[in-house]
Amino acid sequence: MTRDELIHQIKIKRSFLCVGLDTDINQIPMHLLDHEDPVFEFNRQIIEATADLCVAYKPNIAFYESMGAAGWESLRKTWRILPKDCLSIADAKRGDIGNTSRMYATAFFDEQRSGLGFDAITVAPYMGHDSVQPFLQFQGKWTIVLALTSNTGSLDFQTFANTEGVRLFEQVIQKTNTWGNPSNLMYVVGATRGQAFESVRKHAPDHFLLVPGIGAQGGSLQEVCKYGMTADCGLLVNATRSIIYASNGTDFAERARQEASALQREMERELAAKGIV
Ligand SMILES: O=c1ccn([C@@H]2O[C@H](COP(=O)(O)O)[C@@H](O)[C@H]2O)c(=O)[nH]1
Repeated sequence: MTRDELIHQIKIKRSFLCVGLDTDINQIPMHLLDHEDPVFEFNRQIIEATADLCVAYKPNIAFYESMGAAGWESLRKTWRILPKDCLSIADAKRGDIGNTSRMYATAFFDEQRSGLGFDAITVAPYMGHDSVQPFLQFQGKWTIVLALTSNTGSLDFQTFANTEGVRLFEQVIQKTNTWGNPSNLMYVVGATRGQAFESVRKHAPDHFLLVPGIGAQGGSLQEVCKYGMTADCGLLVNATRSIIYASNGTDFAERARQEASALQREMERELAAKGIV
């Protein structure tokens, strides 16, 4: 999905919601366990219930890898049913020396070879340019670099400044900016980091930001929009547990829809306030 197509979807759906698919067999409703592939069945019903309210889906790969071969199969089946009008994001947080990164990129981008053809992948930038470039070399795909994450541990390294007062997450954005462009590169910035969005926008005025951390982690959508929204929206705000685990009863899909719908309405207000819709 191109940048223009993504912006178009945001405008027609009046939403910049990304629904996380962190599907844990121990947390899904009991009645689904009778299905041949309970994880896939859960995802299928969540997707069906939320597809018109969001513009992206983000399975976190750890939840599938942890199940071995069966988990990869659930992931592949899930990827195949993701709506074509939604950006598909593999939250895999990969990155290694160049030839290994190329294999990671192949695993998530090259459908012919791996059976998975995600639109985007999250990448850890710690190993530098040769670890990120193999992802950027895939035409028509997005690389989403971790900049300032939502967890408390992000304060251990990411906010430390060099002798010129530039913090590590700012250095990451400054440097990686030269490797890609706003049509193939996004950044992860946690919703729990509020005003840091002002600084992120100084270094990345046009890039889309993937923003986890609202809902279960307590980040504020209003604050994210106040400091991070651009004339093109420029945000994909993720919520996972608050949507997919809103209920663990037979009404789980309906409750997921209600939660997604409440966020979509809030997003529509923010988009309208900025004159985007
Ligand atoms: O900084 C980051 C980067 C990634 N994540 C991931 O996003 C979702 C958040 O789930 P919630 O249930 O909405 O908290 C999850 O997959 C994380 O691994 C993040 O939270 N923060």
